[in-house]
Parts: sequence; structure tokens; C-alpha cells
Amino acid sequence: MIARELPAAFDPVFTLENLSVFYGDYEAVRGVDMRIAPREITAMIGPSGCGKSTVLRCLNRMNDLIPGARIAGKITYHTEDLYGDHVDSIEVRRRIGMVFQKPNPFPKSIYDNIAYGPRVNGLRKGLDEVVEQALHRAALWDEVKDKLKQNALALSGGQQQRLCIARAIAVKPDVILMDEPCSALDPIATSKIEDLMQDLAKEYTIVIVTHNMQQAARVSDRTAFFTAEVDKEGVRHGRLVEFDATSRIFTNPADKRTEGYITGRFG
Ligand SMILES: Nc1ncnc2c1ncn2[C@@H]1O[C@H](COP(=O)(O)OP(=O)(O)OP(=O)(O)O)[C@@H](O)[C@H]1O
Repeated sequence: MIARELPAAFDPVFTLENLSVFYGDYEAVRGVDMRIAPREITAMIGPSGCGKSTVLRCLNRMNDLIPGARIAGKITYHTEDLYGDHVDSIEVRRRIGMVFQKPNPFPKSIYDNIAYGPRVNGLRKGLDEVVEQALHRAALWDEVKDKLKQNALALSGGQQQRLCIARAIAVKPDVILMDEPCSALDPIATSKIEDLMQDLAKEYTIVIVTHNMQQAARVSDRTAFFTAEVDKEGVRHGRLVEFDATSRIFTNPADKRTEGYITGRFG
């Protein structure tokens, strides 16, 4: 577990206020309040279906792409209303990148995967440097420097996931969201990604959804525990139970439900 001092006061990257998320009429997540600190790793844990991925996807407006999905409440990104009328969701997704459960490189060369975003953003000169830097930053350069023209799909799963992280970094984001980034990887590849995350957190704000509690305990600074509550009508809604320093969540949680989950008594 990380023992680094966490600031009690900070300028949050995200402030979630009474956030609810709907898919059509279904309120999948209800009333979440959170403040996410800069250059830390924030983990979201909890049983299946409690809304972790739903909340994560709200942070870069990925849910906009799902028909019928909408939010109530407010998400402030630094000082701006993330869902304000004037906000360009394409620019939001450039600044707030995402890495998914299954590595999803484009069926293109390693080089073109990394160069894709910068090219879309209009970069023409200095692409080689951008590609090299991003691959270095994602701890992949030494493994691929001699085969940049090779198809990215020929890489191992762990290398593909680091490539996806390099692709996210190449557009110079502020935040990297990760939805179960290691669940398709073996323990060695997982350990490399975890080391990389801790290194990246010196520079970027990282929010990760994970099913793996040991992973949350190993890598994150703060942990949010979600669960699903059933209302009077028998409908399940995801709720944030507790959000605190990871060391506290895993050793001395305030809520019995958190304790039950982390000790494996339910979930
Ligand atoms: N696109 C969608 N359309 C309708 N309902 C959805 C959609 N995505 C998620 N849901 C519902 O929202 C609730 C929360 O799902 P979500 O995937 O966010 O939970 P989760 O905690 O990330 O689960 P898991 O750990 O299994 O991935 C669930 O009841 C789910 O069925």
C-alpha cells in the first residue's frame, strides 16, 4: 500500500455534486459526491453493477455516446461545468483520455497508433519525437523501437495495453481514466501496468475502476467504495458508500458495508 502523505486540501480536478446517472428511465447511479485530487490515483471499487464504470464514463462524457444516457447533478472539471452548453465533448475526450478493459489498438502500425491523435489534432512536424516520447513514457520504447512499422495487433496483450496508454498520452491529456485496464492481462503484464500507473501519477491524474481489491490497495492513493442499494420499489441504484485515503479504506473503514466488502464477507 502506498504510504505517501495525501493533501487534505487541494484544487480538485473533478467535483461531483449530487451526481445521478440515468439510462432512459433507469437511475443507475444516485447522488454521488466526490472531489478527485490532482496527480493522484483514485480507485473505484465495489460489486458488479454498482455503477463504477458508469461514473467513470461521465468524467469524459463517454456516456454521451450511449443513447438515452444522461446525468443529473453537476460535474465540475477544474472550474468549468463539464456538461455546460458551450463545452466541446471532443476536446473533453482529448484532455481526459481513456484506457479500456480490453486493449484496443487500431489495426495499424505501432507508429500510426501513437501518431493518430496528434495527426487528428493537426500536428505535422515533430511526429517522430512525439511517438518516441509517448512510447518511452509508457515504458514500451525499448520493446518496440526496432519494429515501429509492425502491426500493433502483433504485440502481446500487455504490450498492447501499454500502447493504448502511450496513445492516450500522445495527445497530452490532463487526466487518464482506466476501466479495468488489467483484467485481460497476466500477473507480469499487470505488474508492469501498475508500475507504469504509479509513475504516470507524478504527471497525470488517474482514475481507475478495478474489480481487483489488491490492485486498488497496491496502486491507489484514494479509494471510493460503491455498492448497489435496492429502493422501496425493488429497483437497484448504485451509491457511493465511502471515499477516503486508500490506507484508511483498507485498514479502518468508517462504514460497515465497506468493511464487509474488503474483508470478503459480501459483494
Ligand atoms: N448502456 C447501458 N444501458 C442501460 N443500462 C446500463 C448501461 N450500462 C450500464 N447499465 C446499467 O447500469 C448499472 C451500473 O452498471 P455499470 O456497468 O456502471 O456497473 P459496474 O459497477 O461498472 O459493473 P461491473 O463491475 O460489472 O462492470 C447496471 O445496472 C447496468 O446494467
